[in-house]
Amino acid sequence: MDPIEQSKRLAAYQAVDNHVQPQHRVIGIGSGSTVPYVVERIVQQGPAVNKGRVFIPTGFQSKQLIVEAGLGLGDVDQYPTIDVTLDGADEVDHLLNCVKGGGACHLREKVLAEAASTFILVADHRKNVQYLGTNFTQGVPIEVVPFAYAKVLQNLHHILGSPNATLRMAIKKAGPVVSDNGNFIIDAPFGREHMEDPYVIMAQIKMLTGVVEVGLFCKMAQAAYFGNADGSVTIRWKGGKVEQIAPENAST
Ligand SMILES: O=C(CO)[C@H](O)[C@H](O)COP(=O)(O)O
Repeated sequence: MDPIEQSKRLAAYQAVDNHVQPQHRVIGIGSGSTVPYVVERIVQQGPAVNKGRVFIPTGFQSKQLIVEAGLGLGDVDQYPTIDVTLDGADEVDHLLNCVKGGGACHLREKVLAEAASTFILVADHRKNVQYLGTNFTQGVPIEVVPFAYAKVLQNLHHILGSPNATLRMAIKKAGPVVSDNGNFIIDAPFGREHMEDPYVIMAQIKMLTGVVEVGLFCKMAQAAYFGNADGSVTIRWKGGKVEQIAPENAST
């Protein structure tokens, strides 16, 4: 298996083993390339424990994963309280702030993160950074209603200090990316001065008329799991504790 894929699987398996307990009935399933391993591990818990469970997706991809795995599908309007949500991230900082929305799913992801008693991030080691914007440089994903995108872009360029903010364009389709909610996505890079404490810029962006949601999740997660190249797992806990699981003790 490719080493990065292995790291993603390590993170996902460890997080599921630590946080998806038999008594959990309503489980949020996030988006991204690490999440298939989350579903894989949940399926390994067996049909008896999964029988009475409901899984809530954050978008088309996770809905497909749930359906293809034969798990029970639900929606957050039926289940506004979730036991645990597990999700990927584009980057996570040392305070558990993270950037999400590389896959344009961050509106639903934030709803499921807020609805969950426990919100857990899973990723490979490249996403474990001191400050956001270190490796993931394309910018903060911002979902906007199509009617307002030009005005939001202008405000980002001239007022909020992101002169290189751009509308995300689709690949294999002419025109912009359209989210699962029918909206456009802007990617807005910000400098270190904004990313050291991203809450302030997150709130300022959210105040722009036409913005639906910002892909900055500030201190929402209880823990972030990173699979490492040597087979170990790093767990960053809310509050600052960092735990290392040695390769021989990691979930496989
Ligand atoms: O926030 C997300 C989608 O909106 C994803 O969780 C994030 O983009 C990580 O994806 P990947 O694991 O494919 O890099």
